Amino acid sequence: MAAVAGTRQSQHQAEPVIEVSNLCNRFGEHVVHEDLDLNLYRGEILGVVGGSGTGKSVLLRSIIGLRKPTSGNIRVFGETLDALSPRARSRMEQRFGVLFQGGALFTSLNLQENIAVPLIEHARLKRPDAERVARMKLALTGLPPDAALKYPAELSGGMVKRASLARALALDPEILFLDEPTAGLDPIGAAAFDELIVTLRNALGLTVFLVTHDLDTLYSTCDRVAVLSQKRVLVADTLETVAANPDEWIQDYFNGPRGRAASYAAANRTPRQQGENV
Ligand SMILES: Nc1ncnc2c1ncn2[C@@H]1O[C@H](COP(=O)(O)OP(=O)(O)OP(=O)(O)O)[C@@H](O)[C@H]1O
Repeated sequence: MAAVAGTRQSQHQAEPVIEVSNLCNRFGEHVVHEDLDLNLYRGEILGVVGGSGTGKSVLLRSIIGLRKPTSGNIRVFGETLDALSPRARSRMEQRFGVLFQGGALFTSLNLQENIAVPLIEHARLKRPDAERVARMKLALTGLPPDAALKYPAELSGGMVKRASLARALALDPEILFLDEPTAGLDPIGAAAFDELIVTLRNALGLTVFLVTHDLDTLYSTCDRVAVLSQKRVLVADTLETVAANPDEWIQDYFNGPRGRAASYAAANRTPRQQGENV
């Protein structure tokens, strides 16, 4: 398997930035999570996978405070969001950058205006300063300077993803949450986006929580993978260890034809494709 770029810290030395324990989420009679435990360690890219409806998005929304869990504990940087004052909670939320499925850009604003919104609202920058920072964030995600004045409808799917990522990075977050970031991209666009995530993690020291169905993304970006199944995290470990787990879903997913192809492609990546400095 190809090495993921950057340093891979041992879980035991690394500091958990998110600790989820005994998490339960229920919608009426429908139990989505029951006694779910998961840690996210500083500097890692954790891939979160599982069959459709296993609760990956609900888990992400619970961690960032968009959904109040039925029960259980979630600590982020050692704090429980619900226990914080509104001001402290708002400061905490600024340490998260979130890229939702679909991107969620404002269609009536151009890209630099879109990215300036959180800078004006939360960092209290004046508009010209906010738009200057916005242009830097767009450049960071690989968009050309002329993209700043374009509207979302004028962009390709890959450019929309990059612009949405630029907005997620607007406030210099420490943890980046990505919900299926390569969904809808062609394979070349998806591979370029994967490389961008690893590059940004290495350059900015981000910690990344990545929900995905994309096996190529898992193999090319993730330090660890957490599998959601049977209402909990069945296993959270390196890809090699996870892929060797005898669970039926895991075997079908990682060792079926697509899993084998992704593993083979990862093993045969060039150093540049692995994100190493060449
Ligand atoms: N607001 C809600 N009300 C009722 N049920 C919900 C709500 N949000 C999520 N669910 C249910 O929770 C379950 C998990 O949903 P979730 O979107 O987290 O799944 P997922 O693993 O992200 O799926 P996919 O891979 O298809 O995106 C689903 O059965 C969904 O219908």
